[in-house]
Amino acid sequence: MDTRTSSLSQLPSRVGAARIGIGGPVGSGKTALIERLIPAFAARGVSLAIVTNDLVTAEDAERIRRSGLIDPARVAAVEAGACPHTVIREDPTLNIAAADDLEALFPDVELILIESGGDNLASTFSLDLVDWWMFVIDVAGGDDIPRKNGPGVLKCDLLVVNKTDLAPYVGVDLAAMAAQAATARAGRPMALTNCRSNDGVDAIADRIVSDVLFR
Ligand SMILES: Nc1nc2c(ncn2[C@@H]2O[C@H](COP(=O)(O)OP(=O)(O)OP(=O)(O)O)[C@@H](O)[C@H]2O)c(=O)[nH]1
Repeated sequence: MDTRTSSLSQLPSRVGAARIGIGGPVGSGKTALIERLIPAFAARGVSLAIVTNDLVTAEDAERIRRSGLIDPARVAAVEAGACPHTVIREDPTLNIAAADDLEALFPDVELILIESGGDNLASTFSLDLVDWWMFVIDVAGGDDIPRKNGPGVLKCDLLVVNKTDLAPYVGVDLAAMAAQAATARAGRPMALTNCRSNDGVDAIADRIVSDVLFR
């Protein structure tokens, strides 16, 4: 298991597009967040490509290709075949190859988003694959998730708590959930999002542009 922390000072010497991981439990809104981030990065002049991971289909990639938000050729699909975290942590070769291929096809690409298949709270990304990664959980998954101290929640560079619009319907005190997440992460960055209304998405794009692309 890769236990390194993702301090930008420890980045590998690979030249090319920055690679960003997006992990999190099944259905937390990883693809929805990507669909919101695509126009946000376009508005910031960032040249983007995307790699998706699904178990045995290319469903997420097809959804993004059909969205009309991005040139479909800039979206690659990796079929993990089995445990999703195997291909983002233990052996990320397939994902590295997919990202390399996109960079070769589109030499102007500055940023590659790599979406993991839905996984459990223990999933983390190898820093051989990504330079920086987000972990997306959602309000409807339960306000106790931050308290469970899963490695995904603790180790990511940015914790995203999505579906804030659902808090009143699932009996979640959003302020308390956010406070517990901040405590679990010892104050490291966190974002609250509603991908239905786009709330919180621009702040994530701004953070990535400044913290990862150094612009
Ligand atoms: N109400 C609400 N629904 C959301 C939000 N974000 C995503 N959803 C819905 O949640 C469901 C799952 O979203 P996805 O983007 O497919 O989630 P995912 O994490 O990519 O799912 P997997 O790839 O299957 O793990 C969809 O029905 C989305 O429309 C949000 O902020 N609010």
